This record gives sequence, C-alpha cells and structure tokens, in this order.
Amino acid sequence: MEKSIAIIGFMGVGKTTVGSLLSEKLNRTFIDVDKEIERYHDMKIRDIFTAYGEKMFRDEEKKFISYYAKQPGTILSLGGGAFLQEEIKDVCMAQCHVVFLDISWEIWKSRIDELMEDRPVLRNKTTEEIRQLFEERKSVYRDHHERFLTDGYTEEQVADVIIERLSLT
Ligand SMILES: Nc1ncnc2c1ncn2[C@@H]1O[C@H](COP(=O)(O)OP(=O)(O)O)[C@@H](O)[C@H]1O
Ligand SMILES: O=C(O)C1=C[C@@H](OP(=O)(O)O)[C@@H](O)[C@H](O)C1
Ligand SMILES: [Mg+2]
Repeated sequence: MEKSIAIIGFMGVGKTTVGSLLSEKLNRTFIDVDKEIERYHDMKIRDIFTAYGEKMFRDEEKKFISYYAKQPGTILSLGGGAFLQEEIKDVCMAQCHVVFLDISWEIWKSRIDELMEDRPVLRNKTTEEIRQLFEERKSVYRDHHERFLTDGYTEEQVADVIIERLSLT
C-alpha cells in the first residue's frame, strides 16, 4: 500500500478541498483532521476553541494525526496549525508524503472574508495582524517533501499537479 499523503499549508490555501479531490481521483480514503475532530466531539472547531480552549484542540489534533498518519494510503488534510507541534511534524515527515500548498498574500487576502467565520485563529485580528501570522507561519511549513504554489490554479488543477508530481495514478 502507498504511503499516505499529508497536505499542509496556511488556512484557506485549499488543503481540505484539494485533499477531497485527490481522494476521489485516486480512490483513496480521505481524512480531514478538523472534520474528524468536529465529528468526534459533535462540535464545530470554533466552538471547541470557545468552550475548551486552543490547547485542548491542539492535543486532539496531535492524537488524531498521530493515528491517521500511520494508516497507509490515506489522503490527510491537516489544519494549518498542525505543524506547530514538532511531534506532528515528525510523524508526518516519517510516515507520509508531505505536500505543502503555498499561496501568495495577494491571492490569499481575497479569501479573507469567507475564511473568518469558521477560523477562530483569524477572528478578532486586523488584516495587518493576519498578515504577520501569514509571514510567521512560513517557517512552520519549511519541512515538507513537495511544495506547490497554488496562485492562479483551480482546486482541480492543484490536485492534478500533485498527482503528476508524486507520479500517482
Ligand atoms: N485553488 C483555489 N482557487 C480558488 N479558491 C480556492 C482554491 N483552493 C481553495 N479555494 C477556496 O478557498 C476556501 C478555503 O478552502 P479550504 O479547502 O477549506 O482550505 P483549507 O483547508 O486549507 O483551510 C474554499 O472556499 C475553497 O473553495
Ligand atoms: O491554522 C490554524 O491554526 C488552524 C487552521 C484550521 O484548519 P484549516 O487550515 O483547514 O483552515 C483549523 O485547524 C483551526 O481553525 C486552526
Ligand atoms: Mg481545512
């Protein structure tokens, strides 16, 4: 069985959308870690943040990813903050093809309004503060096996390029 593919990158770059497309195209199991956590707790991520705090969410993230990264053949879309935790980074780098979806600030900022509602990390921040976070997070995604700059590509095209790059069919 093939290694799992773990998709990383900043919030809103397209990890969930592209992961789902990849799983359809490759006929592989798709796990969106945030959705799994939401399903398990029957709560939206933003409500988990409000009720239990970010630390609890990060612990859950680590538990779920440590399990799923070791399941061969899975397409795994991570949350944008997952690689803040060294343990998550280590298990993914060892067990998966880690694909970093990148995006320029200019393109990303056009998505800002639609992203705000479901992403507690962005809430109550000014555009300038979000831009700072965007810059700071670049170092978090430094460890990866493949990087793809998504600017100007549709979700479908991004999925197709990943398949080509990883020589998957
Ligand atoms: N390549 C793309 N071009 C245009 N819009 C995109 C692209 N990838 C994702 N989007 C849009 O951006 C939003 C966030 O996508 P999502 O897959 O949830 O990102 P993530 O999981 O990285 O946070 C969605 O509305 C999605 O349709
Ligand atoms: O970057 C982050 O800290 C987060 C990203 C989110 O996932 P997406 O990257 O899929 O939006 C989600 O895990 C949570 O809101 C925290
Ligand atoms: Mg997502």
